[in-house]
Amino acid sequence: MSTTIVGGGNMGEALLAGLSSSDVTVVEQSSSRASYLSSRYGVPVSELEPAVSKADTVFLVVKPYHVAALLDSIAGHVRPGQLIVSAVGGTPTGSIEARLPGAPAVVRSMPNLPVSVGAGTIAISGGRHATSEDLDRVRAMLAPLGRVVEVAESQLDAVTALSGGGPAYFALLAEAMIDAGVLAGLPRPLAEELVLATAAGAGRMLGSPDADPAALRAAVCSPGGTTITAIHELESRALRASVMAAVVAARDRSIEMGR
Ligand SMILES: NC(=O)C1=CN([C@@H]2O[C@H](COP(=O)(O)OP(=O)(O)OC[C@H]3O[C@@H](n4cnc5c(N)ncnc54)[C@H](OP(=O)(O)O)[C@@H]3O)[C@@H](O)[C@H]2O)C=CC1
Ligand SMILES: O=C(O)[C@@H]1CCC=N1
Repeated sequence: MSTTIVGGGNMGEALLAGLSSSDVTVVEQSSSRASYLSSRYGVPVSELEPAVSKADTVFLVVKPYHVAALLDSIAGHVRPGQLIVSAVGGTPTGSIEARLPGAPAVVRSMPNLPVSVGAGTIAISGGRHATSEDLDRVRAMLAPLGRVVEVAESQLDAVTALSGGGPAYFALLAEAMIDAGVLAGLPRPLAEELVLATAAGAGRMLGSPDADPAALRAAVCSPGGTTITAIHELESRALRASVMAAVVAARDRSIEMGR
């Protein structure tokens, strides 16, 4: 089964890293970026039309404002039996189907960057013409990249806001904690080492099948101790309400982008 990834930016590269053992071709309009991907992953880089024509599965991984022009370019080269898997944010399957001929099998997906290390979260949803076999095919292809969940397309804007953008929120917290360590008097390299190792350790615990975030937090908070003092400061600055407002704003932005 051959796969073509169109768009070799941040997410295209992450998918490529995860899928690199398969038969993958990349299409990337920036020549310097294309050379980098080809030498880093040992994959062929091709022109758009032949790469789309020959592929069993075509991944669309361009920015939302590039997708209409891209679909118009490939419309004459897609064929029945091919699967079109979109990772394009805020772009409904209906608007992809409308720009392609026939009854294209379109699957909308929302991956996140940890797919590059096999620890991604990928939500998928089938369009009007995607069969359950098509979804099984996508699920099997993406399984090595992380956790794959099937959702209703109406849930994908919220999924985009939550797990699609999620790695950025954790990274922002890590950055803030490193600065906090510096403010508390630690040298920056030591603060970085401690924060990144703590994030990896907490991530492993939260990744276990019976993980319970509230129980982990409670287990760290000694009565009258240092951690509950820190948590009180965070809660008095409305950390939870801020996170909720941020995710809902991101969901609304995804909906707006799809209009
Ligand atoms: N980054 C992330 O964590 C996630 C991203 N996504 C989605 O993935 C998509 C891509 O995001 P991201 O990788 O961050 O964006 P990037 O801008 O990093 O990558 C997109 C790449 O596609 C190239 N490109 C644009 N049009 C074409 C074309 N017609 N043919 C070939 N290459 C093309 C761009 O070139 P140029 O720079 O010259 O325009 C760019 O290199 C977005 O729709 C985003 O919503 C989804 C989940 C998570
Ligand atoms: O920020 C974005 O629009 C994309 C979608 C999810 C992650 N990155």
